[in-house]
Amino acid sequence: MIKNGVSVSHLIKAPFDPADVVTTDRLNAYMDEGRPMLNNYTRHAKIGEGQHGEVYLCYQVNPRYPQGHPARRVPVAMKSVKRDNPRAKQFRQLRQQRLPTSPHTPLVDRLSTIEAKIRKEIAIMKKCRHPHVVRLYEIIDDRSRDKIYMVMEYLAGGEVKWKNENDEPILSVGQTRRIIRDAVLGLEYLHHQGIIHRDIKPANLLWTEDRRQVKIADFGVSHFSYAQRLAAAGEDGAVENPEDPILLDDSDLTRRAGTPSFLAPEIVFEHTKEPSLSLRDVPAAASSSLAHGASSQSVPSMQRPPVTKSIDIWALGVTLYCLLFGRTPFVADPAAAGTEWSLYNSICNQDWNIPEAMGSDRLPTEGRHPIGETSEGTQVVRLLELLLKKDVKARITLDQIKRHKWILGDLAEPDKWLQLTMPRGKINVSLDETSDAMSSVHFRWNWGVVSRRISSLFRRSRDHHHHHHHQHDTGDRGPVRSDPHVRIRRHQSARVGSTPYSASTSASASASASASAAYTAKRDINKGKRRADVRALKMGGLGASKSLRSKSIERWPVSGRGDPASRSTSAIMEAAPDKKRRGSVTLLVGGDRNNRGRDRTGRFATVSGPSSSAITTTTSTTTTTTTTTTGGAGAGDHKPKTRFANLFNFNSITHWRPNKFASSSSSASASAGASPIDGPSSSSASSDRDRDRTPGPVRRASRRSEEALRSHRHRGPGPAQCPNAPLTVDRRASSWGQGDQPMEFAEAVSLAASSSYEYHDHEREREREREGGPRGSGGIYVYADRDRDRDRDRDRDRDRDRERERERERAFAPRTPSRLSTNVATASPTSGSGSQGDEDEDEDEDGEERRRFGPPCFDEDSSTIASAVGDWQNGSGSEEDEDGFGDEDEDEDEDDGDGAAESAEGGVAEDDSDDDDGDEDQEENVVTFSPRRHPRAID
Ligand SMILES: Nc1ncnc2c1ncn2[C@@H]1O[C@H](COP(=O)(O)OP(=O)(O)OP(=O)(O)O)[C@@H](O)[C@H]1O
Repeated sequence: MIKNGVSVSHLIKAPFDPADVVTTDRLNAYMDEGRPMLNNYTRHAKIGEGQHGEVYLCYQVNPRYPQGHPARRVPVAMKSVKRDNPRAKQFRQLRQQRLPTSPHTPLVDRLSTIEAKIRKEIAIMKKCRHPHVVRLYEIIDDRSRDKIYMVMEYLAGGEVKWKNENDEPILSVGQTRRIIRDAVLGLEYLHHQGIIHRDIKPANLLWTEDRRQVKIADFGVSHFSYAQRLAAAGEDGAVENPEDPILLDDSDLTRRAGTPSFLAPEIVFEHTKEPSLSLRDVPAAASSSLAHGASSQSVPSMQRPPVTKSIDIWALGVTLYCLLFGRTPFVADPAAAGTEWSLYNSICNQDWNIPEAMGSDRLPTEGRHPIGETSEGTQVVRLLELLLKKDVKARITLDQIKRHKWILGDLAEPDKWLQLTMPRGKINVSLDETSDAMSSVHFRWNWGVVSRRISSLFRRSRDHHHHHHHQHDTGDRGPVRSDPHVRIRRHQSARVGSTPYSASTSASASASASASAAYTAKRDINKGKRRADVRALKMGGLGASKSLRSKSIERWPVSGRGDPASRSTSAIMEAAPDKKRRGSVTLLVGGDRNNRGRDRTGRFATVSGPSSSAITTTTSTTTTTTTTTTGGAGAGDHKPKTRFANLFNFNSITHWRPNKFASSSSSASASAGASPIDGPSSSSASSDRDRDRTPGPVRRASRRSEEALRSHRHRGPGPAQCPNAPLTVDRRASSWGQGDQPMEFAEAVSLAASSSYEYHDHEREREREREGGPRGSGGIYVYADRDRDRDRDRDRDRDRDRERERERERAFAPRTPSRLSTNVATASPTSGSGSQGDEDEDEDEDGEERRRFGPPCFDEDSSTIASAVGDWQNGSGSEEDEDGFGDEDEDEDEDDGDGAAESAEGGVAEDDSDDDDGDEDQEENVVTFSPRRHPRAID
């Protein structure tokens, strides 16, 4: 009956989770032996601090392994971000001042922008699984806590540092090349997935501990474009025209996000005061195509060039320049009144120049406009020229970069490298993947509301059901997901509604209208604040160019065409992420609330008991159940409402999950539990001492995290963690500089199979090398022994073909909801080993496939929606400030495990309650760590 109530089981089709990210909706924070524990993670030193959060080195404790086993303690990076922010508080204050509110207030108004931001970051990271992209393993999202935690692969080598105190380059040209090559591969993968990173810079490239490779990190401002994904998924070479409006909906992209010195001209286009170089250095025909329509051509400089994934390529060019020369190519005029504006003007209108030598090895560059093509310096300058093309259409593509002479310069077998790294095959884009990255949120139901909604729920469900079937029968899966053209149209119509969040549904058209009105009203009010910000900005200036070089700016733009300065202040209302509110929502219910899984480490699992059912409610078109649902939650005295809830045994409702979890949760859990082991453990080797062996200049360029780690010594087992380990091929081959000759860099396999790269297994690779196998380069394993090479290639091709075939079959195979695992088993040490015991037949195969990333899934911000619903269901605003990590100002650098201090600091009370939700004001709870609450968690 429950299933019939929504009757959309045919939409559950995501065959497996490409990234195996576990979402845990319970957080247990406590002290254990003087050290803070969060679920099964022990917290150690703080390794970084970003704009909104902190990153800690943590160890995942896997009690199933005996003491001393390498897998018992697996290092991970845990980023914690506070949900709330000052601006969210301003909102609350505004609401308290009788700001017009509506039960259909747009979702974003109800979420802090930071929360929206991190949810977007999470949704994007969930898609990523590639050797050159930092992996996300787990989200701990307990709505009763004031922070969200992201458990990530730990990159012990830290940020790529590129200059010393004297602004001289510290990396050799060879190292730079390998870094860039890694970044290119990571970027290529991201773009293929429809993700534009938007903040490529050296600081967002993190070294593995052995410094054999770098990985792209920090997706805080990344953009996901479904249209681009479709484009990438098309036939080879198809739809490469960045101007095509189908390709990118740049409403989000044109927002100035990223780091000023790395911003592409098309992003800071408004800052040009004269016809930009882009229009001068481009042939007439091309330049005219920058503008649309005759009137546009008459004032070409006023037209914003298309903003595409090419902004990442520009940023890569700036990165290359930085690594080679120890400074950025474009700088603000110190004499200029507005530093930021001056920088942007330089980016848009000025050429760059270069010193005479590049790299720490000081290779000659032969000047800005060299003659000939033979020398390395010349090649590099030529590449820079192509990367830093102000005209986006003339800018080099990633594929071309990979084929560039200099990039291939040190590879013994460039063709093989190209072949192995080619993202081949068509991505299988499931049109119903919208919900797939939805965060798991547990509900606390309000019974009164729930019962009131029952009848309307069924009514709506019936309608919806009918509608849906109609769509399905006609084979029309709906405009949003099946056809990018239509999607754009939908989006445009949403804009007409004066709110970017009015991508609403037929079912909630009126809701949307009022949401629109509320949104507009709030925005107007907020403008006052923004103007004040602008004034302050004008008075205070924009800071030194140093900060412009390094700091990511607040990433949300200001719309309109005000003066340049005004754009540097972000409007909260416009700060929201993309607002596609469509897709399906899966609600998991368990037969017994108490049956919620809890694994042996004491961590609560996300999924409820084995009797759980997965029910997906969805719309097949622009109709958005989530929008309707979220829109229905009142900002005033309205209590949260969701029609999904009413379908079930309310006692058992615990949380939402994406339908993909419903179909594969148990094995996903198993492999996800193990995934941190695969990743970080292989590169987890401690190596403060190893690091000390690195050449002088590099050592000086320690990052904050390394400083923080100085007092922290890994003592874990494992060959790579042995400080006395001999200088291995790996280490010799590291981009860090030793043995810095061609063919002297060992690396990972990152196979580009159809719709997937194979996740690199460092250990396997090391074994091969120990066996005397040949070495790879730039993150790609390339065999030197041609015979063996051929044999292995043949085997691999065969395997890959088989795998590809299987994936193709599975990608579109209809799938019924599987039973759910009781146990998310995040601490499971086995990789996809099917240790759950109650898996589907398919799941063994899934386990195998899960080691690769599968067809990408599309979700945009569905997680935000889900979370918001959960928030309302929680009665919202009564978030406790419990936090196992304590607060920002706690001093963790010395890794002193001072839990008592943390407890005290973590308890700084703030009035965070949301009056609009009709809740009582509550002081946030003081965290109390009870040392023995879970004594068995460690041992
Ligand atoms: N997975 C990781 N492994 C190791 N260090 C990390 C990891 N992720 C982040 N860091 C470090 O933590 C610091 C903060 O990272 P974070 O991603 O939070 O920065 P951010 O908030 O995006 O900051 P920014 O303002 O530069 O964008 C960085 O300096 C980075 O070096």
